[in-house]
Amino acid sequence: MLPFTSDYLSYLLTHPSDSEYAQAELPGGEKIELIGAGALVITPKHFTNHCKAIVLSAGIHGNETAPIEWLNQLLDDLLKGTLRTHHPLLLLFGHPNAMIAAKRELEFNLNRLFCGAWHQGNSLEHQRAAQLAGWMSDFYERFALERLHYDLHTAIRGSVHEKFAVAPYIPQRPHNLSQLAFLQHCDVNCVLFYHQSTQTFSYHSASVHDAQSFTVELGQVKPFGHNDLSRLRALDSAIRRLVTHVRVDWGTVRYQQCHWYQVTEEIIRQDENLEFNFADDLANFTLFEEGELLATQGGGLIRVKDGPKAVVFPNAKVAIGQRAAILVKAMSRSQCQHLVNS
Ligand SMILES: O=C(O)CCC(=O)N[C@@H](CCC(=O)O)C(=O)O
Ligand SMILES: [Zn+2]
Repeated sequence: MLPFTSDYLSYLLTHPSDSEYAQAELPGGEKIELIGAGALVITPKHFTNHCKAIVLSAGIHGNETAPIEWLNQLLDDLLKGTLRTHHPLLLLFGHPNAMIAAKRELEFNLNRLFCGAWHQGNSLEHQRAAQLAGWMSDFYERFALERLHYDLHTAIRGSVHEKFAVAPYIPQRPHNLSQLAFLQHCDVNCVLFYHQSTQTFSYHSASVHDAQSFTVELGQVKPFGHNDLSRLRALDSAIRRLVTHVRVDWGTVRYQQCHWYQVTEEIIRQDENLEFNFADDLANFTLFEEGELLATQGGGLIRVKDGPKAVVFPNAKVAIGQRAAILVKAMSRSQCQHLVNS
C-alpha cells in the first residue's frame, strides 16, 4: 500500500528522506511503485516493444515549482485512474530538500553533478545525483525499450521565448525530428542545440543511456502556489497524448515557427569579480551586436564575437568555475529548413 492516496507532493515535502519501498495497483490495473523519496515507477499491465520507457523529472532545482506542481497533478490523475499509461513511466521529483527550503540548491547545483560528477563530493546534492542516476539506470535496464527523458525546469529570468528546450550535444546522433515536432506540440518552438558535453541530467540520459532527452524551460521561477499552470496546457496535452497512446505521429516540424539557436560558447565565472554589463532583469535571448560589451572579469572585457548573439541564463552568482551564461546564435530560416529536411 502507498503511504498516500493523492497529492504525493504534500507527502514528499513532509517526508523528504522517507526511503521505504511501497507498491499498489492503480484503478486501471497498472502497478505503481514508490522506489524512494521522490521516485515512482508506473508499469502498465501489458506493453509491447513499440512502447517507450519515459522519464519525467521536475524540481532538480528546488524553487522551480511550476513543473513540480504539474508533475504532481499528472501523478494525481494516474492515482485516480483518470489517466492511464501504456508506457512504463519513471516520475522523479528531483530535490525535495531544496523544495522545502524554497531554494534552487542547498550547497551545490544538482544539475552539474551527473555523468559521474557525483563522485567528487558527499553533499546532499552529490548523493541525490547518484540516487537519481541509479533509479534512471535501473528503470531503463528493466524495460529495454526506446528511452525518453524530459527534465522540466523554469528559468530565473523572464525570456523573449517563454518556453525553450536545451538539446544535449550528441554529435554522433542525428537530430530526432519527431522529438522536435513533439516539442512544438508542447508549445516549445525554441530549441538551443548545445555545442559540448555537460554534466546536466538531460546530457546524462542522452550520453549514458542514449535517451532522446531535453532540458525543457517552462517559464519563470515562482513560489509554490503562484504558478498559472494553464501556461503549460499544451505540454500537458502532449504528454498525456504521449502516455495514453502506444504510438503517436507528431507530424513534421513546422519550421516557420522554429526559433532555433546554436550554442556557441559559455561564459565561465573565473573569480569573484565577474560583472555583467546589463541589468539584472535582462530577459533571456536579448540580442547583442558584434563588439558589444557583455561582462568584465579579472580586469578583462568580454565582448560579443561573430555577433549578433543572444545571452541565455546569465547569472554572475554561480559557483566559481561554473557556467555563468551561454551565448547563442540564431539559426537562419534556411538552416532550420535544412535541418528539418535532412
Ligand atoms: O535561469 C537560469 O539561469 C537557469 C535555469 C536552469 O536551471 N537551467 C538549466 C539548464 C540545463 C541545460 O543546460 O541543459 C541549468 O542551468 O541547469
Ligand atoms: Zn533549473
